[in-house]
Amino acid sequence: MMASTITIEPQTNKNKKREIDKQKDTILEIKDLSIFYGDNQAVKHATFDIDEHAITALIGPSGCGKSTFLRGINRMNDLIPIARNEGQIIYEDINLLDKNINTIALRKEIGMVFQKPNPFPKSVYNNITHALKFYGKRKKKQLDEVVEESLRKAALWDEVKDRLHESAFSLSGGQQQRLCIARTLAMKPNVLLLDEPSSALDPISNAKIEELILQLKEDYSIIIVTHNMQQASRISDKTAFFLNGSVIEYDETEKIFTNPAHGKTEDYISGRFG
Ligand SMILES: Nc1ncnc2c1ncn2[C@@H]1O[C@H](COP(=O)(O)OP(=O)(O)OP(=O)(O)O)[C@@H](O)[C@H]1O
Repeated sequence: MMASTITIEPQTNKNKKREIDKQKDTILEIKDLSIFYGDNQAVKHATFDIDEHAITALIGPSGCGKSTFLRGINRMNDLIPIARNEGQIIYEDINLLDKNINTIALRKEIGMVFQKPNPFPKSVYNNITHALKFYGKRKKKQLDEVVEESLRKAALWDEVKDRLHESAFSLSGGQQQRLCIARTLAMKPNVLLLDEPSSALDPISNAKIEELILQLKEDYSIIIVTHNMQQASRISDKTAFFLNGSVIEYDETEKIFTNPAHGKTEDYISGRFG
């Protein structure tokens, strides 16, 4: 395999850099981003900055390109043979769409959680440690610490601390989703991409996930796709409204939901279509 000419910075430098970055308010600069599946252009010339330590909601009707956009950020679309990108996504002075990027490092740094909880068919403990072992962390004490820390951050520790060696499938759907979030946090990401993370869950689990996302904002920059307008207005700081692949409006969430600039945004959030 050809060595990457562009890589994500190693963890050792990252914390120092993060301290400096705290003064900066943009984590990702999206510049004229287009994403195609064959001839179908699913994302059209998106250009906007995503804030650091904020929750950004992506809203819009089904098929308007929200998930494609989200998957573009950590290059998950690379796994789809007919998908291709144009434009730039700038993160820490690196264009994430550069073909030489180290996508494994990128996906550690920019983690993703999907709509349906997808734990590995392993114990709760091993769900967290699986990737860590792959990256060479093998000392039990070290692994124990990361398991506890990640589960605490995902607000799951108290519920599972006595069940660490039971199958992840023995957990409820909501617990499984928090386990998937814990698994992502164990990789020490900087950005979390959440694709409708609570839409498959019951209302109580949904509320817990929302509460958790709000807590996580302290330490991570979060981008969430949601169909739930109440959810977007409750938890997000900024909202991007997508329609037919274009970002029609991007602004403070309060502005989008109380005084949108575009009639289409108003029609969508008031339920007139979608
Ligand atoms: N794997 C794929 N292969 C080909 N086309 C795809 C693929 N995934 C999505 N598309 C197409 O890209 C467009 C945008 O789809 P996308 O899933 O990004 O929309 P979305 O806004 O996230 O929709 P939803 O809210 O229903 O999840 C659609 O036309 C869809 O058919």
